[in-house]
Amino acid sequence: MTPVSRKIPATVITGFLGAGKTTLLRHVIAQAGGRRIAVIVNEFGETGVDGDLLRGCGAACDDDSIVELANGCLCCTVADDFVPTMEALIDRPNPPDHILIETSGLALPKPLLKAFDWPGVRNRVTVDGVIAVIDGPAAATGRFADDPTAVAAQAAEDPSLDHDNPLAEVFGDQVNAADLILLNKADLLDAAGRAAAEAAIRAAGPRRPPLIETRECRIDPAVLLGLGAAAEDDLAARPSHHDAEDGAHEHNDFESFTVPLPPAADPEALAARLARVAADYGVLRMKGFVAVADKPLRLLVQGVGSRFRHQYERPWAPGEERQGRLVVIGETGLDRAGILAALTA
Ligand SMILES: Nc1nc2c(ncn2[C@@H]2O[C@H](COP(=O)(O)OP(=O)(O)OP(=O)(O)O)[C@@H](O)[C@H]2O)c(=O)[nH]1
Repeated sequence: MTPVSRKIPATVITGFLGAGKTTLLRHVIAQAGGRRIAVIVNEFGETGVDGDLLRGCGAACDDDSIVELANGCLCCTVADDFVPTMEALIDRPNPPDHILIETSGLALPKPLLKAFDWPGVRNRVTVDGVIAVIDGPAAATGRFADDPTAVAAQAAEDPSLDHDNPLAEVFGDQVNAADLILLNKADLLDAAGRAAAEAAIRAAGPRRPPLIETRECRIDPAVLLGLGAAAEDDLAARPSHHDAEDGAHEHNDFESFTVPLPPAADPEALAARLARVAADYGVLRMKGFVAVADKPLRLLVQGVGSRFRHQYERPWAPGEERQGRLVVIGETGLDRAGILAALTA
């Protein structure tokens, strides 16, 4: 058997929608310190945004080393997408020194960790660590918490259901798979918020990984890479809500769609309008690119709940259609027609 030290280390980056996973990847790639890094990035929506954001953010990672697996959660496409992608990366004549895997915000990490036990992967790659990025203010305000009364009522009605809040289940699985937690968006937390976020994380399950507070996921990559966790050998210590069903699960609690956006006249007004739509319709996440009047640059627009940011990102490429697109993600039952009308009005 190949000794563990010869295996290529892979770091799995998990965390709920909009917590800061891509922000972390960009930071790590930019500070790679000579390592050749490959990235596998997975998104829930059919329009990939993260791959675009990662390209060109560091010499450590040329464009061929960024593989996007869009439209589906890695945890459900392990055999068809993930394993072949890993094999292709490690079979390269010049394989990467380290592989970073960003799961979609809705992915459950455990089925993915199990894939590292597959023949063809097991002897050549090891899970160096699982990093859970947590949106501090979302955790602090109870976004991921179960309502105990509702859970009790639901359990009385159907004992096979154990959650009234699908966000709580995803959050719990992500925290309980982690070797390290980044409590991110610390700039938006005061002391009470910090304590509430920590309490929510600790209430999510039995696992107690170390927790580090971050802003914009700025952390020395030396802290993240080289944990040597070998998570694939340690799955029993990473409980999932789906252990009883042998990992089987659905994502039908969540849905996403893409909205074509007309050019905007004013980025501030656009962001304010999107924030109103997100609040009115209970949208969890919006992200995409928009053309602004006569500007040569694409505007990146990002919303987590109704908190929005926007920035010019890169010039529209020659011949590229200046068509804006926004991915919208929420719990199943979104009023698509209403959202579409409000966004394109
Ligand atoms: N205020 C604040 N915003 C942050 C911080 N870190 C990231 N963000 C913003 O949060 C938004 C989401 O960040 P991403 O890095 O795209 O989050 P993600 O987890 O990759 O999102 P998904 O892939 O859609 O699940 C972006 O607008 C970021 O600029 C932080 O520390 N503070």
